[in-house]
Amino acid sequence: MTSENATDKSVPEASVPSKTASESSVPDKTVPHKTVAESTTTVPESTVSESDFAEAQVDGSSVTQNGSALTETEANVEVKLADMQADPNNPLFSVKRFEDLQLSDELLRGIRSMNFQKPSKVQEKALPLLLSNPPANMIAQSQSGTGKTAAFSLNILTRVKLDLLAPQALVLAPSRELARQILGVIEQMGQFITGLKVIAAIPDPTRKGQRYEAHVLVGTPGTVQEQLRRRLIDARNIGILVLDEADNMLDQQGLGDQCTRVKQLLPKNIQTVLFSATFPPHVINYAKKFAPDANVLTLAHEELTVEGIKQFFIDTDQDNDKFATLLKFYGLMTQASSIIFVRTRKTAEMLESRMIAEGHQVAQLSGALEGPDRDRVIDQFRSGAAKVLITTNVLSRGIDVQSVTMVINYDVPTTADNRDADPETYLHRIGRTGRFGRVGVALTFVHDKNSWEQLHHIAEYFKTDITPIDTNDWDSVEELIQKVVKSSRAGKTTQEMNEVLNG
Ligand SMILES: Nc1ncnc2c1ncn2[C@@H]1O[C@H](COP(=O)(O)OP(=O)(O)OP(=O)(O)O)[C@@H](O)[C@H]1O
Repeated sequence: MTSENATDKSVPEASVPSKTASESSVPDKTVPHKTVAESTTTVPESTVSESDFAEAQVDGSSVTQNGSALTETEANVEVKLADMQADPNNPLFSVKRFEDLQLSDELLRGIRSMNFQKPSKVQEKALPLLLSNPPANMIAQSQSGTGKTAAFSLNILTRVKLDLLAPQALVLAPSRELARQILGVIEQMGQFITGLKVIAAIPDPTRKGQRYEAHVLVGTPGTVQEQLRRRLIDARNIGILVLDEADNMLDQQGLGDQCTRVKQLLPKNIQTVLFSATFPPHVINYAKKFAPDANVLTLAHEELTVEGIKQFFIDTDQDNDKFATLLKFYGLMTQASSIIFVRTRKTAEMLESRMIAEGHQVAQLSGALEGPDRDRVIDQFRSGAAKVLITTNVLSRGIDVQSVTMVINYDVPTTADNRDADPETYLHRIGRTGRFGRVGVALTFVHDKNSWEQLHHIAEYFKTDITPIDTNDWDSVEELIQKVVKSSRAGKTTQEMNEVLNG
């Protein structure tokens, strides 16, 4: 089975017309910034005290950022987060505390162990709806890096009955890396629930013939379908189905069918929960059929970009110059961690070998690798042992590595036929940085009329600014990017950067 996006295939290099000089200069965009119409709630005083700042934030999948090049003190960083969480226009805003959300003492301890101070907007809004009885379906959308995993995991961990060692909740994710990450979060959050068992249902030859005896399963759709069919997963007690990255799971060729079949093999009337940062219009109707009568929390696409992610593009003269330009950024890429996204496995392999030939250290992950190799590469990246990761869309969604400060779109994200821009994938790719109020840089390479138009379409779609970078003024580029890389929280830093950008 394949647990990755259909676009992660080797496709022939597109033959694109070379642009004329006039086409290559990108007009200034005056696209307005988003306005968030939501929330008229009063702003609470920050309730975070200095003593709460003792530990850096940790989660089930990545360790603290202490090893990265970040320079701000933890206290400063947390004060900025508290400010953001007190701003009603911020997706991290909340009027409530986790203690107000009807969670067990064990879960509150789990949340504290992750150093979460206050819920985000999606956590505050989704949790009461998810936890109400009788259980209701939910479709929830929230910007990348705003804590959707915790929202659906807390619902699962509140509802599972420990005295029944049988799968009661099933989470499906589009890649093995994301499934493993979610499993890590559920385990960490549930670490004080004695006896809790969580298993990954991803391709694993060592599990041959073994039954999945756990309270919670997190898997990829193909493996779960197969194991249900073989009756190695006992579906009779499953009461919750979560689809993370739900729009992708329902819409992507192959994955959609697998998810539908899995659902057919589960009991009727279970709680179906769909989460994603994006729900394009053509998917939302299907999502509503998949999760009937759901509580729906959605956002307009103008509201989806994340304040802390500074978006730039570089116009290279032709495809060949892309590699030379990429090399210039290597120093900046290694200051913290970076991800380079390309369209095909072939390009990923080619870039890896060319960068290694230049004497640079890079790691590469695509669907062409076997499971254990994929695990090794992503684990090295999470631990900071590998700082630059070249990958395809297989890792565009959900992956949470807090130290990622740069995302490079070596290829503009396009639809499977490589004709049109793919705004959703763009948003997910750049969302690998700027997690939960952090700052990051997203840099997209354009090299001809087509790729420029595709990026322009993406900027228009999200009503966001993507700023051109002038590589002739390398010192300023470096200074600007250093500024972002060296700070870890948005807020004042974003303002400062905007001031630099606006001259
Ligand atoms: N209430 C909180 N306080 C502080 N940090 C939090 C909180 N909730 C989640 N986080 C952290 O925020 C980061 C992003 O969370 P998560 O991966 O769940 O985002 P997401 O909304 O699922 O993003 P994506 O759309 O990219 O999948 C994680 O490192 C997580 O530990």
